[in-house]
Amino acid sequence: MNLRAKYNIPENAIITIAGTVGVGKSTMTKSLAKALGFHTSFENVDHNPYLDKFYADFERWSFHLQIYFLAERFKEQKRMFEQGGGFIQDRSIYEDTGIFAKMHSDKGTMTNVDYETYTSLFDAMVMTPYFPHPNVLIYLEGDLDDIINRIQQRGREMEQKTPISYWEEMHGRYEEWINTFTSCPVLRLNINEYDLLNDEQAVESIIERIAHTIHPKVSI
Ligand SMILES: Nc1ncnc2c1ncn2[C@@H]1O[C@H](COP(=O)(O)OP(=O)(O)O)[C@@H](O)[C@H]1O
Ligand SMILES: Nc1ncnc2c1ncn2[C@H]1C[C@H](O)[C@@H](COP(=O)(O)O)O1
Repeated sequence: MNLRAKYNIPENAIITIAGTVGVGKSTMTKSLAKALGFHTSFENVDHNPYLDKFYADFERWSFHLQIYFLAERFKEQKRMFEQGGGFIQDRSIYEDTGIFAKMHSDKGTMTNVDYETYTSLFDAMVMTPYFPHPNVLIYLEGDLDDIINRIQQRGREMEQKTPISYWEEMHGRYEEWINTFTSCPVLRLNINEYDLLNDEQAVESIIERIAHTIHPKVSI
């Protein structure tokens, strides 16, 4: 019996992975999709026309980048909806507005007018039939030092050049954000509790916890 059937994860489920940059979302996305036989929905970092420019000049490019990410994520939402679910999604659309756009607005690297334009567009797009809320949002958390080590180890140049204070600010905001997040059920995982790269059994125990989050009253 495959793990999806064993743990009664719905075939049409949408599981989204949230957490700060470098925490391990893509690694988790690949691993869960393989174990459950699900499709993946990744952020397109390599072909993003604004990301390098944004890291070099937040003020100039933050609005352009947010609009780009919003369009890309909305297209992915539509794709998942049209294919009938069965997806692991690398980062949720909620983080674009709740973390990134808000942080740049609060810090003054996105103007108030741009932020208002962005949030009204976001609200209009999210309130459509194309926007299925995920069955579960897996929130990955860990110590800032471990996460910064992972960012360094992964080696994207633009992120390595970014001051540590940026990642520190984001790390704090993520904690506040998840504590008030209510759009769908949440499973919190600390990155020290599992090791998907070196422990083959780890994915099954995560799937078991996903099942408990989706069906909280059923004993598995
Ligand atoms: N369990 C783990 N132990 C050690 N390193 C990990 C683990 N999971 C992910 N990594 C590494 O951390 C870095 C960031 O992971 P990634 O999945 O790309 O994060 P994200 O998608 O959240 O930005 C990558 O170099 C990845 O190989
Ligand atoms: N909405 C966003 N605004 C600014 N930057 C963003 C947004 N979404 C993703 N990013 C950046 C952060 C990272 O540099 C890359 C990819 O994120 P990752 O967490 O490594 O998957 O894009």
